[in-house]
Formats: sequence, C-alpha cells, structure tokens
Amino acid sequence: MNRTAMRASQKDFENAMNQVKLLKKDPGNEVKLKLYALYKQATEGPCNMPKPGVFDLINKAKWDAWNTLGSLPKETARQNYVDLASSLSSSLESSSQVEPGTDRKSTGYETLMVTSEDGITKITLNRPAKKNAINVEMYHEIMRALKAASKDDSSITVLTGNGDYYSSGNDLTNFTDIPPGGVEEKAKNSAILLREFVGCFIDFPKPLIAMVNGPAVGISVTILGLFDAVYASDRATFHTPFSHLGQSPEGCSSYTFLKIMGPAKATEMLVFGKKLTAGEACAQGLVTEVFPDSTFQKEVWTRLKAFAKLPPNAMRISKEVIRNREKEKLHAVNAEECSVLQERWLSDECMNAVVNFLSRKSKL
Ligand SMILES: CCCCCCCCCCC/C=C/C(=O)SCCNC(=O)CCNC(=O)[C@H](O)C(C)(C)COP(=O)(O)OP(=O)(O)OC[C@H]1O[C@@H](n2cnc3c(N)ncnc32)[C@H](O)[C@@H]1OP(=O)(O)O
Repeated sequence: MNRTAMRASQKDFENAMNQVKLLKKDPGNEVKLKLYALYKQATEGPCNMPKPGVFDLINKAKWDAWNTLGSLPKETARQNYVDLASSLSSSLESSSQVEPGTDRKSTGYETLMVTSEDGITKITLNRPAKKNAINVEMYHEIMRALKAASKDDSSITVLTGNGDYYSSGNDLTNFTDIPPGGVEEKAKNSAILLREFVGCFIDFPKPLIAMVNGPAVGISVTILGLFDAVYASDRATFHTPFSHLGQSPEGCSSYTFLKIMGPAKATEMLVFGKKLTAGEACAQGLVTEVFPDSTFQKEVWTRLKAFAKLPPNAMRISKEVIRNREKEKLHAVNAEECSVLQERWLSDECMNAVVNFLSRKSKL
C-alpha cells in the first residue's frame, strides 16, 4: 500500500496504545517522549499546555516534545504513533546481544539477565540503550541477584554489561523522581539505598568477578575495588567524574582506591575525574588483566570455567581469610561516604550538573 495514502483508524490507534503498554523492554525516555507527544497531538492537537519552569524537568521535557510537533495534523500524528509503536514491537521484542548458553535463565528481572551454568552465575546489566545506567529498579535487582547468587549452587559470580558499555553509572534521571516529601526525603532514601547496595558487595561471600566489556563510569567503577578479580576489554575505560557532577566518592573507593593505587593516583581519579584506559587501570592495580576486545569473551570465559571447577568451599574460605578483617572498616567507610553524598545531592553544584546533563548541555 502507498504509505502516504495510509490513514490509521481509531481502532489502529487504540491497538497501538495497547502494543506500547505490552512492550517487555523499556524503549527509553526519548522514545517515550515521542510517543507522548504524538498521542497528545493526535488527541488534542497542537500543544496547549503552559510552558513549565526549568526545574520541572519531566513536564518541561514533555512540553518540549509536544511543542516541537507544531501544527502537525491530528491524523498524521495518529499515523506516526501507530508506525512508531509497530516498529518498537518488532525491534525491541526480538534481539538479544548476549552470547548463547542461557541455561537456567532466571526470569523476573526487568533490568538484568541472570543465568547460571557450569558453576558460574552471570549477572548482566541489561539496559544497553541507556549504556546500562543504573536506575533505582536496577539497584534493587542487582541486590536481589547477588543475594540469590550467594545462596545458589554456583562457585563464582560474574558481573558484566550488555552492549557497548559496561555501565554509565548512576542513572541521572534518578534525580528527577522527587517524592511528596521533597528533595531532602529523596536524598535520605537514596543514601539508604546506596548504603545497602554497596553493603551487598562488601558482604558477598563467593569470588566475585567483573568482566568489564566497555567503558565504565561512576559507581560501576568505584565498586570494582570490592571485586575479587576485574577482567577488562581493551575498549574499556574507567571514569569517576564526581567533582564534575558536584558529588563525592562512593562504593568505598575513598578507602579501596587509596589502598590499591596510592593517594596520588586515587586523587587524580576521584577528585579530578581523570579517565583511565584499561591498560592504565591495570598498571594501577584496579584491573587484574586486559584482553584484546576481539578475544575478550572467549579468553575470559575459558579462564572462568576453569576457576569454577576449583573446590567451592576452599575458594569461599580463602576469600573470607583475605577479606574479612577489612569488612568492618569497609562498612564504616560506606556509611560515611553515603552520609557525605546525602548532603552533596542537595547542593547547587550537583543540581546544576544533573540539569545540564538532562538538558543535554554537557556530556562527561
Ligand atoms: C536527590 C538525590 C537523588 C540521588 C539518587 C542517586 C542514587 C545513588 C547514587 C549513587 C552514586 C553514583 C554516582 C555515579 O555513578 S556518577 C556517574 C553518573 N554517570 C554519568 O554522569 C554519565 C552520564 N552519561 C554520559 O555522560 C554519556 O551518556 C556517556 C558518555 C555515558 C555516553 O555518551 P554517548 O554519546 O555515547 O551516548 P548517549 O549520551 O547518547 O547515551 C545513550 C542514551 O543513554 C542515556 N544515558 C547514558 N548514561 C546515562 C546516565 N548515567 N543516566 C541517565 N541516562 C544515561 C542517554 O541519556 C541517552 O538516552 P536517550 O537515547 O534517551 O537520549
């Protein structure tokens, strides 16, 4: 059929709305805004909402998206909505970028893929369209997956990312969902969440290995100091831009990074936001070994499968002997870092940095 001659009926429009509700994967904020704008244009015509204030981030983004459609006719908006919904159902519901071998796949995770086979539980951060940014749901799911892995019959646990990034760190839209108690309440709850999240890594009882498949930012870098081995592709970079974001170190990095690389190098990373290549991170002791990206998966999995055949109790006990005397200290450091951050999140420096990112003025 000639596409220009096509006109979506009201029934097609309603079906498309249902298709969108049933999507299994989050299509991302940009697409959701497009859908919102087309829906409003199709049902109400050109934008008729007063322009929200600059700090009302969500409504401002919605207003911008709708207003951009100008005087697009309602019928065209309806057709565009139907086309977009149909392209989403075919693209988002199909492909998976992870390797095969998803024996005993755990369901019930929205932001992760969790599999267990050959004595290895693999937790894959799975928001590739958002560079595996960690939203509140992902913080909770990682904790749930770690608690399950600590009790399952696997010997080792691996954390990695799906797509081109390992993780871009904290999802900066976590700052936009402000509860009725205001930003202070949000900061307080976030500090509690962060403390519990980092605590799960401090207490994890089995060998915990990071497979850093691409760039890593923020909290995805700092917690590496709590892993037992870190294998990186030569595409990976390590970046903790806390000062740029008006924030301060977390993940126990104010303690572990100093021990790992010494105060001078730790300061370059944690205070001045120096980005390290995989080779530099390895030379500083943050990374165990670097592999060419072309052979990264094959070489690391061969090694991990061999580790997983070692006697699990011996590995667990050796980890205890190595790590336990530091645990109390690490929990104290974690508590202090979270309490400092709780204040930082309320600062103008932090708010401005987040607003700049969300309004696309700056990229790190
Ligand atoms: C009031 C208190 C609330 C506090 C709540 C906090 C809870 C715990 C906090 C724990 C402390 C953690 C600290 C950190 O992790 S600091 C580091 C934070 N991360 C960043 O600052 C990275 C920001 N991202 C970027 O600079 C770039 O996106 C990046 C360089 C990573 C990639 O650039 P590129 O050009 O290649 O790709 P895009 O920018 O187009 O990204 C593709 C889409 O992904 C979205 N994205 C990427 N990273 C993030 C992120 N960290 N948060 C939110 N969204 C992210 C990006 O917006 C694109 O989305 P769209 O396609 O929809 O535009």
